[in-house]
Amino acid sequence: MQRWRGLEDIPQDWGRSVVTIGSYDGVHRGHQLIIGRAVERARELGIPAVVVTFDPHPSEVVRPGSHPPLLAPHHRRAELMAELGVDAVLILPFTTEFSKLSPAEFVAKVLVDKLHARVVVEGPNFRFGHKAAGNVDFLAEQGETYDFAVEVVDLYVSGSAGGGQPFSSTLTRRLVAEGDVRGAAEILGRPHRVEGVVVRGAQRGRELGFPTANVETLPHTAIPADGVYAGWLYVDDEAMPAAISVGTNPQFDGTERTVEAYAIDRVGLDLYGLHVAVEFVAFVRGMAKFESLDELVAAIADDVKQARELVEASRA
Ligand SMILES: Cc1cc2nc3c(=O)[nH]c(=O)nc-3n(C[C@H](O)[C@H](O)[C@H](O)COP(=O)(O)O)c2cc1C
Ligand SMILES: Nc1ncnc2c1ncn2[C@@H]1O[C@H](COP(=O)(O)OP(=O)(O)O)[C@@H](O)[C@H]1O
Repeated sequence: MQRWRGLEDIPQDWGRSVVTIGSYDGVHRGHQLIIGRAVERARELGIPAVVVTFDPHPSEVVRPGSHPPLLAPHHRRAELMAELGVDAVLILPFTTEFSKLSPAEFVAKVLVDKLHARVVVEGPNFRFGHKAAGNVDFLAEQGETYDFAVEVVDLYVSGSAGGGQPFSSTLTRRLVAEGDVRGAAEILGRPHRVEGVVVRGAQRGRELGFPTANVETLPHTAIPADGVYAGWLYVDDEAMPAAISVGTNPQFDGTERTVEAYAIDRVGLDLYGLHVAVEFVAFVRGMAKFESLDELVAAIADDVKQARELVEASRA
């Protein structure tokens, strides 16, 4: 899959393509339907499928300080898109100047001049251009002028977690923030993941009998509510069942929020400095401050037992 950072990176001789545009944060099941349809059309036509996405998130430029917590960083989104069969991802730096392009200018500059769009696939609520003034009807009109077709993919309505609402990144962020990682996974089609480098902590975990890899998450990461979770610690391609703690370690009157994962029953790992990922499968309990250290250790031992079972059950 080709990765382009800005319009200048698109090869001069790029031919016609099937295009879909969006923030696509999380590449959730609704996104998968739209992107999947774009790939399918591209295969039918024998031309490449291109996803156009933005960095930073458009809302940060429109309302500074409003960057939403991200469900997936760009490189992860690109990975997920590659798995869906996308041929190229164009990440457009979303500058103030860029945000001022009218819908018609956006169409001419990006879709027509650069990507030679033949088909544009979008969800029904797609908005684009200055003040989000462009919608799929306007896009279809432009398609008549510039000779591209517009296909609108109806989004599935999600199950219990969505309460009948369409799949959405906003809803997924809310579920993550509430600690409902199962609900989030239902929309994402896989567990929510955070990633980063393993940094040094208070070196206390080993003394408690449960060393934890402290993951320094990337800025704007959507971090689940404070609590204990069952999930996975990924090191390279190895997935290790894990008991995960998110919070400030109230037992030790900590102030800094950390994401820490104990890889169950693994001894002698040395993870410092490695880039790892943590996936959240199920909520176990909230963060607590116990009467004694012994009680904390007993609680962690019980969490680990539950986490082992929950991860095992999620595999079945
Ligand atoms: C499964 C699990 C549950 C935990 N539960 C709590 C808790 O309820 N309260 C708390 O203050 N810390 C909790 N912790 C975090 C530990 O306090 C923390 O991992 C320990 O202090 C080690 O920190 P360090 O990695 O900085 O050395 C938990 C950790 C794990 C792995
Ligand atoms: N089973 C394990 N799960 C997680 N980390 C482990 C494990 N075994 C060894 N480690 C190593 O121990 C470190 C965590 O030990 P800990 O005492 O909690 O120190 P710190 O406070 O620096 O996180 C991890 O960063 C990792 O390198």
